[in-house]
Amino acid sequence: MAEHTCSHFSAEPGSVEQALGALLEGVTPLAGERLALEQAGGRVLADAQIARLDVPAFDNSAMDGYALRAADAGKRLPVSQRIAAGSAPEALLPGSCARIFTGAPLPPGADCVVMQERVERDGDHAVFPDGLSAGDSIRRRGRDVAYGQELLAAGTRLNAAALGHLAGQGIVEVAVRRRPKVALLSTGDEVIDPGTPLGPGQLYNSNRPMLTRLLESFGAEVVRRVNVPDDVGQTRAIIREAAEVADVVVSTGGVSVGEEDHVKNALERLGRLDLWRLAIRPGKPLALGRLPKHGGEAKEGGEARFVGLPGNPVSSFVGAWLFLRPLMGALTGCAALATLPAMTATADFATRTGPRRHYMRAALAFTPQGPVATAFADQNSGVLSSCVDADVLVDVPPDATVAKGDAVTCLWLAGG
Ligand SMILES: Nc1nc2c(c(=O)[nH]1)N[C@H]1C(S)=C(S)[C@@H](COP(=O)(O)OP(=O)(O)OC[C@H]3O[C@@H](n4cnc5c(N)ncnc54)[C@H](O)[C@@H]3O)O[C@H]1N2
Ligand code: MOO
Repeated sequence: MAEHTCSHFSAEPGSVEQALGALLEGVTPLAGERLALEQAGGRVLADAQIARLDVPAFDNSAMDGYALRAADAGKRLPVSQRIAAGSAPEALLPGSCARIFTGAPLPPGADCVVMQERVERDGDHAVFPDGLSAGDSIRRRGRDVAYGQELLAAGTRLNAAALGHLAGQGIVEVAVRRRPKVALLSTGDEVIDPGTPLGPGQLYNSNRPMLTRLLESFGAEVVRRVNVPDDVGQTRAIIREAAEVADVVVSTGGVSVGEEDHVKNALERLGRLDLWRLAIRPGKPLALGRLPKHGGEAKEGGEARFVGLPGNPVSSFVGAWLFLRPLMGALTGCAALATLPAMTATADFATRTGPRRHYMRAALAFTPQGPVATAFADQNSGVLSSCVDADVLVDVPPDATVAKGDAVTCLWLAGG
């Protein structure tokens, strides 16, 4: 019987939790780099951002109308000044009002604004309705952001609103995590690139564009794409070289038990196999490990992580969501990528699982009775059409029975 010295390695298929433990163990966020705000969309903040300004920076009008004292409600008042946005007002003369526009600073002395539709203008005067309160239609200084508060936490992924929030502070440059560099290796003599006519037994590479897109959406940069022939020496050489230029080496195929499955063997020879085979469907033969770096561009950490996804496109797709997403989260310090958002839905299908936890691809419908998950009829790991319209993975435990109408846990495939 074969003996394995690595403590993480077990002859029995592992759990997702064990795999994540092995994969993320010792992973620390990559170095930061400074980027202009225009280039920083989708990137992860390396440091917390502290507000250097109140926003708004001054009390201002929320309406086009008139500024006055609420105590003068119901009166006819002279219009003593006109305040446009971007101008500096004078103090409001007692017993008068000021013409004011949205965003313009409130004059000292005024305590409310009335929108012009509620005001009757009479030459140089304006007639106000009753029942005004101090604070009406005023946007107070610091209502959105107060000076000194944490504006955005380290690890925030910069979405559109976060970029606007930073710009609102006058920030032009931020420190963000470097994007994890990924080498994407496609194994299998039968797998060819689109653009070449198909020969007998061949198929086009579906995994490469799919995984490139997923990896990019998880914040990574795919720096190398290589076809790996079913040859032990070339598999080893290509993996070894990939580890020099990448933080993460991802392969597809060649991790099962056939004679042409060289990936696991190469990993054992070149580095360390942390875990092989998981009790999940799809994705059983997944292999995780580490590869030493001997030199080259990306030496951070001294080793590259290795994720060997099964070749079946559905297995690759599910493996990417379950493992590559949290790995990119750990490498960029982005906690939001660590777990898939989970929700409960009503199953519109029935199933029974065996010893493997089943991640079923399903579409989610929002009904007045709550969300309903409809699993695609053919859940085979070669049937990629089951992923195209999938909103969620239904997480069905091993040895379970699901009947139509049961509550099931769904993992949301957000932003893929
Ligand atoms: N005797 C056993 N055979 C298999 C087992 C097993 O336990 N015992 N497990 C099966 C399961 S489950 C899976 S999943 C597959 C995964 O095997 P590999 O990761 O070694 O993948 P390959 O054999 O290389 O390819 C599987 C399948 O996917 C196609 N493929 C590969 N790469 C691509 C690509 N880039 N784009 C599109 N399609 C791709 C390939 O042609 C094969 O059809 O093993 C089972 N076998
Ligand atoms: O584990 Mo495989 O991915 O079921 O087909």
